[in-house]
Amino acid sequence: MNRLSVNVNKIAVLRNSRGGAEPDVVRVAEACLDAGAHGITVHPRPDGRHIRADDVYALAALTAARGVEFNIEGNPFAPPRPGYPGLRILCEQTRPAQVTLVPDGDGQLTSDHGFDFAAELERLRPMVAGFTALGCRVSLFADAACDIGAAAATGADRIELYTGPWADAFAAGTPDTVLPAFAETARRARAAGLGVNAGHDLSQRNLAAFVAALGGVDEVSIGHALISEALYQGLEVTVRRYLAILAAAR
Ligand SMILES: CC(=O)[C@@H](O)[C@H](O)COP(=O)(O)O
Ligand SMILES: NCC(=O)COP(=O)(O)O
Repeated sequence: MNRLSVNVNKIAVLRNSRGGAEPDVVRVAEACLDAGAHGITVHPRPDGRHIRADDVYALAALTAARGVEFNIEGNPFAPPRPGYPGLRILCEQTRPAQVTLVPDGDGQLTSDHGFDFAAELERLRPMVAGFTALGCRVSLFADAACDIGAAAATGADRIELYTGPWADAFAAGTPDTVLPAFAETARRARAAGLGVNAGHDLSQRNLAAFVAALGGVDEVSIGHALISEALYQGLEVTVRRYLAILAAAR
């Protein structure tokens, strides 16, 4: 419970800004794992703005060698294009422990909503089955107000609660406007046999209250805030602080 998967997208953003090899996403991932992180997450975007296919292959090799989980996120319906083979092919090539399906579009700055499970059920069901057949645990990006019955009917193993609205409410000093809905959705998900992950804009400030209100989660994936905080605190110290928060929120 309460496992930490570090999203290293932001390291690739910095690297790509100069076109060279630094900072090295594999070296950063190694440092996170050395500090105790339970896994590594990437969300390669079809436009190649940060993580690229070669990063996915290198991180798959690293996580396999270290015996930790690799989580690849993405839109399973986004077509391949030069430099991006598509989520399905990436998973066939690397067999991550977990694939997280996210309904994001090219024009989005970042992920900002979960699936409409009832509307997407017939499209998702065979997609989920295909990833399951590859040996991947399948998690689906979900809003707090999602239809858990339809989510479970897709055959997925977990949902990942989209925590952007939680981060916004926490920052605004109005956490109670959204927290009960997240907690209730997590409760219903577990009752339906789904595991519960969480991610997006989680930070050292807002993480503990969220996890405690849900009675724990299976995994959080954290990138933007963790990498930002690491600029002040150092990467290994930052990862350890997240692990301490998660351990205390058990
Ligand atoms: C699904 C999710 O919330 C994260 O993967 C987030 O979208 C990170 O992606 P970016 O780093 O591209 O913003
Ligand atoms: N699934 C969420 C994730 O991987 C990281 O999101 P963020 O912390 O970069 O917002």
